[in-house]
Amino acid sequence: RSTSVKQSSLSFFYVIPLGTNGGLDENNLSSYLLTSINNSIPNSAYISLDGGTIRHGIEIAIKQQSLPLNTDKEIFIREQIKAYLISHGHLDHITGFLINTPNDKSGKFIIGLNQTIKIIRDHYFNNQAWADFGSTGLKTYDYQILDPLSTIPAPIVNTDLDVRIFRLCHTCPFLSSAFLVSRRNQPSASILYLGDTGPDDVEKIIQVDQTTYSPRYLSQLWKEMAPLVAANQLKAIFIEVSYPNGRPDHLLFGHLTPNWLLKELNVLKSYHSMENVKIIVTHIKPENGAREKIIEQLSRGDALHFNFVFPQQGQAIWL
Ligand SMILES: Nc1ncnc2c1ncn2[C@@H]1O[C@@H]2COP(=O)(O)O[C@H]2[C@H]1O
Repeated sequence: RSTSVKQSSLSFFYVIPLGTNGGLDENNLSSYLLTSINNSIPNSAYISLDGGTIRHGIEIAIKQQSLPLNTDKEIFIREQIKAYLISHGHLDHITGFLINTPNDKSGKFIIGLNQTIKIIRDHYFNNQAWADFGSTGLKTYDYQILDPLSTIPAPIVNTDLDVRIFRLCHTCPFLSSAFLVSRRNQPSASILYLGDTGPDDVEKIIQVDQTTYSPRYLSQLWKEMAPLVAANQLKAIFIEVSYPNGRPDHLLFGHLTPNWLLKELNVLKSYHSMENVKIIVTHIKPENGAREKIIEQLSRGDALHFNFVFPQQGQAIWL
């Protein structure tokens, strides 16, 4: 069973995975370029969803002809990546971006939750871990802090895309986030990109009186996505599966397995059939045949209700 992600005249978005793994391999860490498609042609203005691996991913994308063979990667990074949307502050989601900052063009936004921007500002752009390329220093970048409680999409400057943000738990109470990216022009369409997240049933805050409280951010997110699925507007969900089944809950470190993913996706499916939404599986930890096991575990039983896509570095996805 395979889900087509090839060029189609019905495509709305063009995605180039610059990095697809959930750690360990520094050449292939979470990062997805996204642009809109008009008249079957990808727009030249991209955003980067997370920034784990940038330059090496672009080299692979050029070799795979997902970008034109004559693309100059320096110019591409400077001119065609218009904004960095960072889901959380962990290094595997941001190193490629950070390493390329000295040569970047000014006027771009780093977009995320207040908590994520604070990590970038205080722990990376602090003139100790790295030079301050942010708005308090060299001003290459501005910060665009998004409010997770706002329902109004915010424009991404220099693109035809808008974005909303949602909170996720990645080892409670540490926050990660999801981005709902929508085309501003007609016809409208959206994709949902989730950073690292644990399952609602596992992510709990232990309170001072030792009772536990569960924020259940995924269940809130699925409720918000249901109308978009019903309207056939949500084209894809990028969501993590870090480990194969069998990983004990106390060693999940804020991540999903195939069974936990299916449990979460079944909540969304309880609102509406998911046959028109591609589920793009991100952040597999590259160890012990995990990728093969996860693909196998998402190819039977309940998984048959969903269209899973396993992205490869540099290979374009048409959505
Ligand atoms: N308590 C822990 N013990 C060992 N490894 C951990 C622990 N917490 C987090 N990690 C690892 O640190 C990584 C940080 O990035 P990730 O969340 O992708 O995955 C995490 C795990 O691989």
